[in-house]
Amino acid sequence: MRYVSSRGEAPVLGFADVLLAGLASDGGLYVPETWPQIAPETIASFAGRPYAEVALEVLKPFVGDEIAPDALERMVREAYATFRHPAVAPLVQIGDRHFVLELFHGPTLAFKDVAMQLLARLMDHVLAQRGQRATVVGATSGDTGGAAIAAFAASDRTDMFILFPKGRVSPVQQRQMTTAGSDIVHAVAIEGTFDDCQALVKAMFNDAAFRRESALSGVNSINWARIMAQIVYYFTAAASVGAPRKAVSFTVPTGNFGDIFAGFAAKRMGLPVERLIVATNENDILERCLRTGRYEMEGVHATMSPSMDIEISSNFERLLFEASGRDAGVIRRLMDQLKQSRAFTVPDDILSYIRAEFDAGRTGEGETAETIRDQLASTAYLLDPHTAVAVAVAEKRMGDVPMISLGTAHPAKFPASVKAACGTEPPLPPSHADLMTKGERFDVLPNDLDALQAYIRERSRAVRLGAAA
Ligand SMILES: Cc1ncc(COP(=O)(O)O)c(C=O)c1O
Ligand SMILES: N[C@@H](CCOP(=O)(O)O)C(=O)O
Repeated sequence: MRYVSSRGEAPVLGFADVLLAGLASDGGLYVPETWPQIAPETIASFAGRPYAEVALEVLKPFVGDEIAPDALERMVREAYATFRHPAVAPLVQIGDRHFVLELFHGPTLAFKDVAMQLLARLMDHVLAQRGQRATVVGATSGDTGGAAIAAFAASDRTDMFILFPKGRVSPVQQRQMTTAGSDIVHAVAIEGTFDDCQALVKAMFNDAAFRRESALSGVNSINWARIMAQIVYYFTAAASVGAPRKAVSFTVPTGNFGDIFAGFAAKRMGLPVERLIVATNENDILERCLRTGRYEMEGVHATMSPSMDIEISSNFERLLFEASGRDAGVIRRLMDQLKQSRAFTVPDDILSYIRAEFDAGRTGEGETAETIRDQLASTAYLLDPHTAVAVAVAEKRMGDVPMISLGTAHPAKFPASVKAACGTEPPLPPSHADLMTKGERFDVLPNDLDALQAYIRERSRAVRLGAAA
């Protein structure tokens, strides 16, 4: 499989290079040259099969022959053996035709573990094969950071720098990043928002000299391998409620658009998905864009679902690329406009394509809290605030087919908001027993590229020792 950039001016790469590249050198995002197809009988066979087996089947065409089949199989099995639930991503029925896909049974209690546990193994494998090391960077609104730190903890090929918005993540999320106690992991609180953190990461990738000097790699969903791993659970979930005989709809709590883009990819690969529904909190730029055709930044609000407090939704670029018939010129123009004027208008033909595939809804803070309260009262099921956003939006869009809302985090990551909503404080699982008492270590930096690059230069072994091991 070869991968092309959404901005059309970066080299076409194979899987291993895309994995290490993160962002394309033209600032675009890599997508597969073609969408592999999964036959209906294969989809039917996924029902009830072990998650790792299905993952192998779905991932193989994306990886191609760049990683030996036995090595890929070992990494996939190891990655999903870290999950506490034997099904890895179980479905729980919460209504007549409404299910929650629980994606939070991994080491850091959020859906990011599903992809990150595999990504870390794949990166280490490729770096070892090439005799290289890398400086791995990531921006987080709370969950990507903890998941990345847990997944890369044992890596001896990488140094990791995770940027989080100071004071805008939950205490559990922060401690998952700041208590790793590892010299190769650097948690950095940036004086700014998640969008500022993400902009810093992209600016480092767009600085060719720094990128080369530090052998930069990325763990955000700008990295194709993240999306690739997230495609798998759309297949397992749909197959367990009757696909491909029956179609299914998904509602996805959305911020950076990576998770829902993985659902779109599953559909392009042959999964019968009726609707993909974007659910946003008060940071509703995507809902407004689908309704009005205008992508317009207004400033980020802090909400009880902080991981979705995002305005620059990176993977929307991948969707625009697909919806434009892969017209990289259009994408370059729209992304330039966004940079210049913090807004762009989606051309009519692209908007029609998107509206044919996606719906969108938003929930305010009151409605999110009410959804947590009502769900607990009616079914004794406790939602985290992100999942509650999806459930609230989904409930208004139930059709004839099963609706699967993605459960992206464990409620115990947000105990204060959940308790305020319903009076019940969810306890952390035993794996996290000492999290709130461990010593924290992190640095605070201004929202400033030079300061950040100086910080990384000083601490990254890839810079100090050279990228080649
Ligand atoms: C708990 C949770 N839910 C939903 C989202 C939104 O997912 P995405 O950014 O892939 O749209 C995030 C962050 O990415 C998250 O951490
Ligand atoms: N919500 C995310 C933001 C980053 O998203 P990613 O999927 O692009 O890594 C987080 O929790 O960090």
